[in-house]
Amino acid sequence: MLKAKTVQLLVLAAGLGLSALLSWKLQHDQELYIDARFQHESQLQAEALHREIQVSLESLYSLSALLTDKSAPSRAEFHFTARQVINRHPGVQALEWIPRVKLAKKSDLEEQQKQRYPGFTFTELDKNNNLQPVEERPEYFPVYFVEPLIGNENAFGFDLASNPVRLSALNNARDNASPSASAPLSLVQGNSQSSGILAFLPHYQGMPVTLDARRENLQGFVLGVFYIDEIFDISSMPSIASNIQFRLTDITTEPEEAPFFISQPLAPYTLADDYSKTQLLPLIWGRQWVIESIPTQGYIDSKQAPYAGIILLVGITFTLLTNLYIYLLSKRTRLIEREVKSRTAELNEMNRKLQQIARIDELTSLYNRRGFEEFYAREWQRAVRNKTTISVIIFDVDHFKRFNDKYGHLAGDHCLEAVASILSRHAKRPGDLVARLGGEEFVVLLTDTENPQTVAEDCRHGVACMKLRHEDSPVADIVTISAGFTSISPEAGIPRDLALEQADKALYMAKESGRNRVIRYHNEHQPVTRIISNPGIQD
Ligand SMILES: Nc1nc2c(ncn2[C@@H]2O[C@H](COP(=O)(O)OP(=O)(O)OP(=O)(O)O)[C@@H](O)[C@H]2O)c(=O)[nH]1
Repeated sequence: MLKAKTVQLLVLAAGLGLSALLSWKLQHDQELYIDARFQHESQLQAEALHREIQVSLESLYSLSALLTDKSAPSRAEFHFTARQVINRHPGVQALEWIPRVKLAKKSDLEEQQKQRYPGFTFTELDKNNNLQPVEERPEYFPVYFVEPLIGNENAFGFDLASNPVRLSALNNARDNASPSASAPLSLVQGNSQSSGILAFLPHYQGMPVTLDARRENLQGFVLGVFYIDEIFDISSMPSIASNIQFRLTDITTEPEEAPFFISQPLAPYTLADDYSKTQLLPLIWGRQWVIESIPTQGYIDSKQAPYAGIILLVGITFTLLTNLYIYLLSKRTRLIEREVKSRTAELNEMNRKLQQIARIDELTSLYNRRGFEEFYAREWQRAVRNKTTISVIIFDVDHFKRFNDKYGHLAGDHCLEAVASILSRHAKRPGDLVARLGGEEFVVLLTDTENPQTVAEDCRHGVACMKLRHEDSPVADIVTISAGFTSISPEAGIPRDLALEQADKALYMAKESGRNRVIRYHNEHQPVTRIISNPGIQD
């Protein structure tokens, strides 16, 4: 049987272990769910952003339709169409016409614009990022028409060939005869903190197919200007963008480029960087962008359900309560066991006393017949083993019925107590036993005794010396006793009752021959018993 403490420990270990395991599993599943949900939402936002960029860039095609079969759009045509396009595409910051201007034509074109916009000139940025008139070079790509002009004044007349990033995008578009976007850059419009991108659609005279022909026949570009933050805002889904930070990086040329755009979730926020995800956007007019999404801690917390903690708490509480219950149960069991033990001990003690009482004569406190027989049986066996002698003396109060009749039953009891006391006084060696066989009959058992007749005679004499009056006795006017005894060396096979029978026979002879005497049993073949004492009437 397992001990209660071991059971408690096992229950504690199993309960806490299971609770922790269940709680961990719930937490783990929940994290997987949050991760999947976050990935899904990040992807939705990335797709929406890409769609918006595409739509915005596609707007350039509407404008380029003006240029079919023309070397350049008229101002009125350009502004009318561009305004309509911008109205439909709020993500477009500006639409521009960028003609290719050879040095020889520069002054003419500047002059034409000056008639409408005095002070117009082709410009470029100096080292301090201040606009200044362009230096002389073989050809220019100035912003010649811009819609809307308001807000884009700085760009008006700006020569895109003066800047390597813009020039690279221009050349790329020209050589590939395909739409091309610039790397994210800081716009000369300068009215936003955000980076912008320029998207170019090349326009040729005719349809040149070779590289040389494209370079030769290039007329100019339709240019779209876009602010990333505005496009992002238009595409953003509030529930997502307010909880997730998005970072855009252009890795077309440098894989480790720093982000050019970082969205701002609703403040205040802390980012849960562990959940960060990165995905490639499809190519955007020749540019390869990467979008990284990082959730805020608030986003993670809002998706966290407290089940894992609750399960752990409930598990621990349940385990502790179960343990407490087992403890109380085992304590109660121990109490009951202790109680049972103590009751059993009491019962055993009572039993022992009862058994003792069953062997004791109530009147004289001597052993009764049962007590005597048990003692006698043990002593008989001992004498057989040790080859020693065993002597039995049986006493009987003479004419006791008459005593009772004369002096009453109570006096009879006192008489018996007195006789018992006399017998006990004379048979007091450790192996001796005095018992009351019943009525007025007593027995004395002596082990390994040389002279039982002396003890018998002393007893008889002692009773006579009490001089207890017995006026109705024919033997004497005092109480007297008769005794018969025998001594035997028991051997295996001899019946145990033999000594008692012999002593009884001797007693019978003592009575027959006048009472108040001690007679020894002689032997089987000589039934005549030997008179040991015959003291006469008075001792
Ligand atoms: N007072 C008293 N009397 C008892 C007790 N036990 C037995 N007796 C009485 O003892 C008497 C014994 O009588 P009997 O068996 O005739 O023996 P007896 O009168 O002594 O005659 P003998 O043995 O021949 O001398 C009976 O009257 C019993 O009632 C006892 O415990 N107390």
